[in-house]
Amino acid sequence: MIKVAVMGAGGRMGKALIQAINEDPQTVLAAGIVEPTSSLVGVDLGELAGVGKLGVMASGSVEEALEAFDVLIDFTTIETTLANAQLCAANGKQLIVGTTGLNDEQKALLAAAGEKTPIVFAPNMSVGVNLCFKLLEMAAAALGDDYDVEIVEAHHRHKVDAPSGTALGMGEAVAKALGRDLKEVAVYGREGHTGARDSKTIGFATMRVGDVVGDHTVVFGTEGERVEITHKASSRMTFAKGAVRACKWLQTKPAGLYSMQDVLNLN
Ligand SMILES: NC(=O)C1=CN([C@@H]2O[C@H](COP(=O)(O)OP(=O)(O)OC[C@H]3O[C@@H](n4cnc5c(N)ncnc54)[C@H](OP(=O)(O)O)[C@@H]3O)[C@@H](O)[C@H]2O)C=CC1
Ligand SMILES: O=C(O)C1=N[C@H](C(=O)O)C[C@H](O)C1
Repeated sequence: MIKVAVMGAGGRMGKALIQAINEDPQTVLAAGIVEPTSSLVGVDLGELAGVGKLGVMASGSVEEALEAFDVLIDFTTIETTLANAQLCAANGKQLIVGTTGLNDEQKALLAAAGEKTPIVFAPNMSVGVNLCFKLLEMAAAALGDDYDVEIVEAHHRHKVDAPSGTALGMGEAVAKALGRDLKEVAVYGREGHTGARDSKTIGFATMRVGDVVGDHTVVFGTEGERVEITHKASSRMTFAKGAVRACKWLQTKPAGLYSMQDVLNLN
């Protein structure tokens, strides 16, 4: 059995992860960490996640839980994730990171930790989105420069980063297939007298509304037609199950920074 700990156990993804770990016959919930000042410290993690008592209580410190787990799953905040990457690297623990919004410097810190311990890092752990990344590469390569590219995403009202990590990943996949650098061609929203569209740009539009779990559409448009590739998540269990799949895949891997494309053999 793979002993798995969940960082941010009281969060939206934390609860889904507890459920997914509990449902998988190859994984066991070894620990769940909440903020040290949280009223959830000492609460049964199964009850917290709505799956009934599991007999594992929420801990206020990842250091305290260190001996209990083989792999830590972290869907939290950038600061917490980077601190955990260092901790896992120093203590030989495997790490799955779903946290989004990291800049290049922060990604480099994760890569440095990946030199010491196996890490899977992906902005979206659902199989469907990772298949879309592949479809997008094919579509961009086939359609080429004649088609404008726009990316639209919608998420729940609590989301703190924009555009989503997934939308940025989709933009990167398309830009790479078209031989462009996303940093040079990305346009994040439009307002006022913008002038006509620059054909090389990749536009992003973001919606934050209600309880949307995660919708992404990439539109390729030219005179006479549009091609749209859409993914809609209706439950966080799709991300949580992907993270558990990554845990199992990572067991036989040496130190390195891996993606969900690696896990799903889509590379
Ligand atoms: N890769 C993927 O497939 C997916 C990625 N995500 C990403 O995952 C991240 C989390 O999303 P979501 O679950 O919706 O966010 P939530 O805010 O619901 O959950 C984050 C949790 O982390 C906790 N937390 C943060 N720092 C610490 C710490 N130092 N110690 C203990 N607990 C801590 C927070 O506790 P508190 O509130 O008490 O501070 C909170 O409960 C986001 O970056 C999101 O974009 C989301 C879904 C899928
Ligand atoms: O914050 C979320 O909820 C999600 N975040 C990820 C992202 O930023 O792409 C993945 C998913 O869409 C849900």
